[in-house]
Amino acid sequence: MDLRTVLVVGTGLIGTSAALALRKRGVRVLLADRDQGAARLARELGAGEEWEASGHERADLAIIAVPPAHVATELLALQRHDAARFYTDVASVKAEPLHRAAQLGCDLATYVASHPLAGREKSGPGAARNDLFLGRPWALCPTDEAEPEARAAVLRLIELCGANPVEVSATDHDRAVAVVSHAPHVAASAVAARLADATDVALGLAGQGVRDVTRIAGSDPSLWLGILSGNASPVAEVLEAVATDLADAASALRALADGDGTATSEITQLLKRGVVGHDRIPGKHGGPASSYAVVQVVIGDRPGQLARLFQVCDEVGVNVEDVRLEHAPGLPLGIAELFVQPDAAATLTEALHQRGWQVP
Ligand SMILES: NC(=O)C1=CN([C@@H]2O[C@H](COP(=O)(O)OP(=O)(O)OC[C@H]3O[C@@H](n4cnc5c(N)ncnc54)[C@H](O)[C@@H]3O)[C@@H](O)[C@H]2O)C=CC1
Ligand SMILES: O=C(O)C(=O)Cc1ccc(O)cc1
Repeated sequence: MDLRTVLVVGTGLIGTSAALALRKRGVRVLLADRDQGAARLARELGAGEEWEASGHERADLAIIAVPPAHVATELLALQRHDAARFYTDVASVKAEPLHRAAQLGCDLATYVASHPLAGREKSGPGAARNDLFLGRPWALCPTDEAEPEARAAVLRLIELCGANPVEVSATDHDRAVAVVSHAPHVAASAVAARLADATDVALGLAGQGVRDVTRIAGSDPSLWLGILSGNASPVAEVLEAVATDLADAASALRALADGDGTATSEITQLLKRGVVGHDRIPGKHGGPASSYAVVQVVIGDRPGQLARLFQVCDEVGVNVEDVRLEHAPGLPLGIAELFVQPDAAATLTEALHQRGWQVP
């Protein structure tokens, strides 16, 4: 299925990221947003041209990238306008918008709902990236009514964005993302909320762990209220299980503090179950989780340090699979953690030593 022209409705983080990825692959992209400033900024970022300026040209595919509660009404309006041959959306919940679309009388033959499992804690076109979806799962939920060509159009979109298609029913999708995305988001918010009145001493001691666990808590609350409301029961079910684990851990720690040494086994069990769950998360390209070796390097807080570090990796032919920066508050240096294949760690460490880098 050839996608020559794609209309993106909702030029925020996800819509503009898809538009940028499509532009990179030579697809003509038309942009629309009820906030004209968002559509203009997306155009200025090179994501395409404004739909209005094109005289509302008909597209091969329209991507509806608006908050979940607006997906069905937007689909209906676009279909009434005959805006595109086929339609998809990218909302984080699938069953409710689909149900609403059916209720409103949308044409379900030309519509295949979808959801890229990639995002950021920032909103708006300014946060968009053309590589946001690379190697990420992208769910699609064709109904029995959907035309095969509509499904093919969405598969082509996913391919052009460099993502991996995962076909799943809307209900199974919602149950799955409750576990891997929506409940983790609420848990991150609950942990981050403890920091709202934490002392300056506590915040000054914050390391990478708390940043990792709370990163997504920085997301737009109104978007997330919409996501959680649209998937309320499955998310509540996961949160109830998490709450039980947390309550059990707290009582075990109370017992421990009161001198009951046997309580350690309950805590150990939870920590061990956590390791099992963590190890089951697939790696960055959707394959099995790989255990990279970590090379730690001390870097000065000066311009160009990271570029020089990557240049050494390039010189010795070591691929950096991931990178993490650990800042030391108040100090003019930090630690860069380079994640590399285990058999490349010694070569890189040696090369860095030779060039005068401090590798602890
Ligand atoms: N933020 C994330 O990390 C992810 C979000 N999603 C889903 O993508 C969709 C968009 O989210 P973001 O791009 O993050 O939000 P965003 O806030 O960055 O962008 C949403 C855009 O939609 C526009 N909009 C809202 N209602 C509209 C309407 N009725 N017609 C036209 N434009 C409208 C807003 O003006 C805004 O520019 C949501 O359904 C969300 O669930 C999916 C994957 C990841
Ligand atoms: O920021 C991240 O790492 C995310 O995973 C964001 C995200 C948010 C909402 C989604 O529906 C999918 C992904």
